[in-house]
Formats: sequence, C-alpha cells, structure tokens
Amino acid sequence: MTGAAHRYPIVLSDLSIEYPAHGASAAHVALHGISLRVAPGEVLGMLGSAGSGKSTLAKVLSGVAFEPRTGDVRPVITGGEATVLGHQLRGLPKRKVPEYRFHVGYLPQDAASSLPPDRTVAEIVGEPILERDRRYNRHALTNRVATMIDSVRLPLGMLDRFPYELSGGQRQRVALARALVLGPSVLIADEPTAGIDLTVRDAVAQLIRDLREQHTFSAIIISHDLPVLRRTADRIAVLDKGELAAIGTIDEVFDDPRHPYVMALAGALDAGHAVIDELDSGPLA
Ligand SMILES: Nc1ncnc2c1ncn2[C@@H]1O[C@H](COP(=O)(O)OP(=O)(O)OP(=O)(O)O)[C@@H](O)[C@H]1O
Repeated sequence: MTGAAHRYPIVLSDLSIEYPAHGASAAHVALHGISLRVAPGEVLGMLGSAGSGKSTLAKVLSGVAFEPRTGDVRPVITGGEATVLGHQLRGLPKRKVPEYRFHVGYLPQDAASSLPPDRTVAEIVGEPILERDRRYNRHALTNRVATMIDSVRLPLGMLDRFPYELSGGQRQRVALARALVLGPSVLIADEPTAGIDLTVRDAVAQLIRDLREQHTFSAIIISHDLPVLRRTADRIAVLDKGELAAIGTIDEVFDDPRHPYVMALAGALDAGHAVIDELDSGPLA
C-alpha cells in the first residue's frame, strides 16, 4: 500500500464503469469520469437520480462485482482507477478478492428484506466469519456476534430469532451487524434506511453515526433521505447520469447549486421534500 492510499481510504480517479454487452443488450456506461476522495473516518453521503450509477459504484467498491458468480452481468472498470485501502480495483486479481472484501463492509440495497429466511440472527451475523474460517473458535464467534447485536442496539434475546420474527428496522440492524462483523475499515451502505418505518429511520441514522465513532471506518452511504444524510454524512456527492454533479458539505452543495440536477434537488428541498427519490433527472415541469 502506498502512503497516499493510507491518507485517503477511498480514491476514485477519472473512474468509468461499464456493463459489458450481453445477449441483445449493447454495452452500457454506468459511470463516467468520477473523481473523488474519502478521508479516514469520513462518511460521504451519495445521492442521485434513478439509474445514475450509485448501486453500480457500491457493487464495485464493495468488491461484490468481482466475486465469481454465474448469470449476473457484472460491471467492469473500463477507465481510470478506484483505489480502496491501497487496493487498485481495476484488474484486481480474483485470488485477492476475499482479502479485499474482508476489509470492506457492504450493506446491499434491500439487505433487510433479503436476509436468509431459514437462519437465525446469530447464524446470519456470524456467517461472514465462518465463510472466512470454518474452524473459527465457537466461543469467540458467539462473543463476537453478541457484541455486534449489542452494538446495533438489539436485545440478545433476538439471537435465536428468524428474520420473519423481526420488524423491518430490526432486520436492517441485523444486516448492519453482519456488514460490520469483520471490523471493516470501509463501509459501503446502499440505501440503509430504505423501506424502514419513518419512526425508526432516525434511529438507524443515529446508529450509523454511533458505530462510526466506535469503529472508526470510512464510509460511503447512498441515501435519498436528506435528514439521514445530514445526520450521518460529513459531505455529500451527487451523481447524475453517471457523472459527478456536485460534491461538498450539504450546505455547500445546495446553497449555490450550479448543475441542473442539483438545482432541481435544491428546489425540491426548498419545497419541503426531505426524501427526494421521486425526482428524476429529466427537465423540470
Ligand atoms: N446488469 C446490468 N446490465 C446492464 N445495465 C445495467 C445493469 N445494472 C444496471 N444497469 C444500468 O446501469 C445504470 C446505473 O444503474 P444503478 O443501478 O447503478 O443506478 P442507481 O443510481 O443505483 O439507480 P437507483 O437509484 O434507481 O437504484 C442504469 O442505467 C442501469 O440501467
């Protein structure tokens, strides 16, 4: 790892990502020429129009895009570079993917609703540890899982429950505990509060804030929910049509919007919309 990489755990330089042509579909450029850096301990919020490439970026930065899997068309870095914790992701050798993923926690979109239904909370949270080391000491595993459940503010009595016995907010906490169980240095969270009851959204946002203080990770948190971003993010990046439309503190971005999509967002905020997923990047009516 280089010294520069340590200074900035996440560095994107002129990054372009593409879905290769498949079947009758032509190749599709999902992200084009993105440059940004995330500092140690910083949380960068990310929002953008539908299809602007947020989840694609999350899949690449989390390393899931590099996991061997059949069927799925996976995004490929076609230009520039993404350097995370000193790992250059363009052309990351397959054998290095597990080690890379060990350091990067990933909370995928719909994580709460896609927890395996036939496993207990304890099994779900402990699984990343066992995937890495089948012979991991069972006592240490139990302790680690209990610590994580406690740190996401769930009662230990939940350890033996199944996902269907939990509320949406509780399931999201379980997903978060699982994403953080390996003690990652970087967290990539894709819509961590989507689909969660409004009353517990704030609690999940507060939790992310607290966890970050306890665990000192850098993070990219994708969210359309401005109160959540205000609570969790030091700065935000706005994507539109695969390009970086703005980056800065929330006030910097919205007080002097220059990009048309950011102007539209600022208008929506002024009109009182806190959750801005209904806005697309087309011309404003
Ligand atoms: N498997 C795929 N093959 C081809 N194109 C894809 C694939 N997955 C996504 N895309 C395209 O890449 C672009 C970016 O998609 P992505 O899901 O990253 O956007 P997003 O910003 O996360 O959108 P949303 O907010 O709606 O979740 C879109 O134009 C989408 O249609």
